[in-house]
Amino acid sequence: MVTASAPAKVYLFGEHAVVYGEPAVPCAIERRAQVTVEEREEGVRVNLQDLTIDGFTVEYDSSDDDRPDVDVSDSLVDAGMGYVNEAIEQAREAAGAPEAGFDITVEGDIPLGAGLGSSAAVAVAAIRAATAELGVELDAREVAARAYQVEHAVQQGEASRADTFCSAMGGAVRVEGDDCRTIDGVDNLPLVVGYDGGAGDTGALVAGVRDVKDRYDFAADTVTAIGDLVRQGERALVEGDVEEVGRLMNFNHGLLSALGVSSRSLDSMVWAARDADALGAKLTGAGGGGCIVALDESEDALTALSYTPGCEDAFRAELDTEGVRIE
Ligand SMILES: Nc1ncnc2c1ncn2[C@@H]1O[C@H](COP(=O)(O)OP(=O)(O)OP(=O)(O)O)[C@@H](O)[C@H]1O
Ligand SMILES: C[C@@](O)(CCO)CC(=O)[O-]
Ligand SMILES: [Mg+2]
Repeated sequence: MVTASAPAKVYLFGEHAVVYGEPAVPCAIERRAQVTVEEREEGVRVNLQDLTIDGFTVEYDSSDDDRPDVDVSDSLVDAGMGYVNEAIEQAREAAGAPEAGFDITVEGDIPLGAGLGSSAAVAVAAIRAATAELGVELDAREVAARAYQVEHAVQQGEASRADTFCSAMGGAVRVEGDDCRTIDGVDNLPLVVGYDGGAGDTGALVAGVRDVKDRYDFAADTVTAIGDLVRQGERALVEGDVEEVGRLMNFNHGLLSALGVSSRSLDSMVWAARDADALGAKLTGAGGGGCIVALDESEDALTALSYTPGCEDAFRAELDTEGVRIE
C-alpha cells in the first residue's frame, strides 16, 4: 500500500490565458490531496472521501455498472471518477501493467472546484502512488507530464500544464505552452485566501473564455494583455518587489473579470481585501466562484475577509516548496 500527496496552488498571474500559450505563474500552497493505492486482483474500487456529506464515503467498483448510492450529484461523482480513472490509465501505461487492479482512497483538505487546483493535486498524487505501488518510481516531471494528460482528457482537450506542473514540483513555477520551469528564490509570500464556499466548472469556464475570445477581438487582446502582465509580474516576483506583484495581481483580476470569469462573491472578497490595504487581490483558478488570493503582510485582509458576507472561509496560505511526495 502506498500513499502519495500533492499540494494545491494559487495563481499569482495568468490563469485562462495560459490555455492559449501565454505564460502563467502559479505557486503551490500548504494544502494537500492524499491518494492511497493498494494493488488488487482485478477491477478498481475507488473511495472518494471528500465527495460526500459528513462521514459518508463513495465506494464505486468500476468493474460493475453500479452507481454509488450517495447524496451527491451524478455529475460530481462522474467528474471525480474521471480524474481517478484517467490517472489509473496513466499509471498502468507507465508501469506496462494494463490490467492492474487497485483499491484507491482519495482525501484531502483542498476545497473542490474552487480554484486551488484540487483536480491537479488528485491526478498528480494518484499517478505517483499507483506507479509506486506497481514498483515504478516516476520523478516529479514525469508525474507532471502524465497528470497533464489526465486534465487534458477530463477538461475535453482544453487544459494547460500549469496546475499539474505546479502541484508536482511545488514552489512557484512558470508555464508557457510546453515550457515548464520552476522559479527559484521565491519564499514567504504573504498569501491570504478567501473562499466563498462555491465552485466553478473549469471545463465550462474555459469554454466560455474560448467563445468570447473567438467572437471579439478585444477579448483576444485581453488574453494577450494578460500574457504581457505575467511577464512583468514574474520579473517583480524574482526581484522581490511584492508591491509591484500586488499591483499586477489587481490588474490581472480586472482582465479576468473582463473575460467573464469573476462573480459577485469573488469581486466582493477581492474588494474586501483591497479595502483592508492588501497589496493586491485577484480570483484564482478557473473562477465562477471559489477562491480569491490576496497579498497582505498584516492580518487586516484576513480579518476583513472573515467579516465579508459571502466569504465562508479565510486562511493564510504558506507557500509549499515541496511538490508530490510519498507519505
Ligand atoms: N478529494 C477529491 N476527491 C475526489 N475528486 C476530487 C477531489 N478533489 C478534486 N476532485 C475532482 O476534481 C474536480 C474539481 O476540479 P476542477 O478543475 O473543476 O476544480 P479545481 O481543480 O479545484 O480548481 P481549478 O481547476 O480552478 O484550480 C472535482 O469536481 C472532482 O471531480
Ligand atoms: C483556467 C485554467 O487556466 C486554470 C484552472 O486552475 C485552466 C488550465 O490552465 O487548464
Ligand atoms: Mg482543476
